[in-house]
Amino acid sequence: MYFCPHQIEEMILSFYKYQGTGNDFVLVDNRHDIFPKNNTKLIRKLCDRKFGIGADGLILLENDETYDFKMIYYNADGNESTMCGNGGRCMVAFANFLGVIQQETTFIAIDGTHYASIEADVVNLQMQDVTTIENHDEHVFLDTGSPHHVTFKEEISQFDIKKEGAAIRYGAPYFEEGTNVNFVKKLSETEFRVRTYERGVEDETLSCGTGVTAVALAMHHLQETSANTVTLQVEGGSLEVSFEKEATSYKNIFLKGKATQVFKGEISC
Ligand SMILES: N[C@H](CCC[C@H](N)C(=O)O)C(=O)O
Repeated sequence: MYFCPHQIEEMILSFYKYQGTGNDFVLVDNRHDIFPKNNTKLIRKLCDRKFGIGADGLILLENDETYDFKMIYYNADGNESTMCGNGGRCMVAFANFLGVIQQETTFIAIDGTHYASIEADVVNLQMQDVTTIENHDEHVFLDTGSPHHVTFKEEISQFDIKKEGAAIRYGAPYFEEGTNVNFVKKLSETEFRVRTYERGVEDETLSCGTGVTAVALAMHHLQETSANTVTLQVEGGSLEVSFEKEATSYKNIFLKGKATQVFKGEISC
């Protein structure tokens, strides 16, 4: 990022566009810490698919005194939010591209530290342990770094996900703080199809990393699978989630899938 000398009020932002199974992000190397983090309006504009670059979110890569790097995630609405699993995978690929890391890393995000490894364009990201899964009549609720409501949907190809997702996201007990909403259809003992309405995007995304992680754990919790590695088919591809059950907790949870650089760009803002 640099300022045009003759127009000090204008800023030229260099960015990279990445996507992980269709969940797409603007990534910024902010190791010099000059990105205007409090400018919600700017972040929202950069994520706007008509007036900006277009993305589900914007992610800053920053230096950290202890870990290889720090990740700061903003939803497309411009507000900083909770952990983004696909964004974390894209950040690992970005850090490798920049030479900040080689094939393995431990970085820090809003929900704590994450170990990850990268081989070619496939990133395997460790997620936080999950100790609580709430059982409800028609859904389960759990937090995999972001909050997730998980419910079955038999007609998963033919329903108004934006309408149904928003009604759950803004309804009781979530209200303004909200939740992400995942609709699931079982395909086999080890494979599930997932469509997600994402908080802060306020629409369906082609994939949600913390969402498919929540679905995988929920399916094991509900005894829909006895496997410890499951495949999640999402609109933007497929992801693999593996985990271990220890007493009532889920540990060693990994989210694995491709993370790809789409283009590099500059934008005046
Ligand atoms: N929209 C989510 C954060 C991003 C989650 C999603 N993009 C992922 O890959 O986990 C929230 O505000 O809870």
